[in-house]
Amino acid sequence: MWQRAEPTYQRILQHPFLLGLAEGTLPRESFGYFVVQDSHYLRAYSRCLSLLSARALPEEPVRMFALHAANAVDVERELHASLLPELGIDPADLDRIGAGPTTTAYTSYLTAVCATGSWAEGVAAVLPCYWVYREVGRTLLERSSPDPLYARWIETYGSPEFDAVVDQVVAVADALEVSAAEEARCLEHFAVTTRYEWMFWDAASRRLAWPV
Ligand SMILES: Cc1ncc(CO)c(N)n1
Repeated sequence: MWQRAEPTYQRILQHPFLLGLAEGTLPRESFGYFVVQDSHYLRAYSRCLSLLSARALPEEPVRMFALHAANAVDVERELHASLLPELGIDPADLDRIGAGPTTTAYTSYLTAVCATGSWAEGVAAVLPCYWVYREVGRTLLERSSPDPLYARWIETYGSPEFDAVVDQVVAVADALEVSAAEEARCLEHFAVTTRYEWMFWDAASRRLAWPV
């Protein structure tokens, strides 16, 4: 899976949003757009993880995805409750601002696969959310950022705690037993959501709005 996503991942690391985050040159307005959109994203993401929890059979993935769903809600509350005011954004304005086009597309795709795909397909679709952020966190942590606000964000995803969380999900993905046809669908979902991760940063870079 990772091999197939590698070219997209390289493009992610070279994206001006992440280069600017590490250099401290990213405009605060772009980061603010990202944090607002990520709030909307995490709301949908936690519900996707709850779906995967409910649809799992063995105890361990039921427990793991339920925990991760709760964690995503906590991250949304904590990270964003502290970051948003520092970016001059009132958390009460989140609903008024709403989810942008890329956020809507990405979360709709995730929700559709987690609700109507096979369980393995759902796991494959959410995996890049974990994996890409871990790799980005790790890579950016090597340099961190001269901007303390950006450095704080980098630390969240470069942390050993997040690393351990991602290892658990990769282990679940490795243990999946699927037919060749289902595996092809899993690979496709993984490629699509990795691409959406690139698009999510790109949308923030350009502060993408609905065209009409
Ligand atoms: C868009 C996006 N993908 C992945 C993560 C990691 O949970 C996040 N916070 N936001």
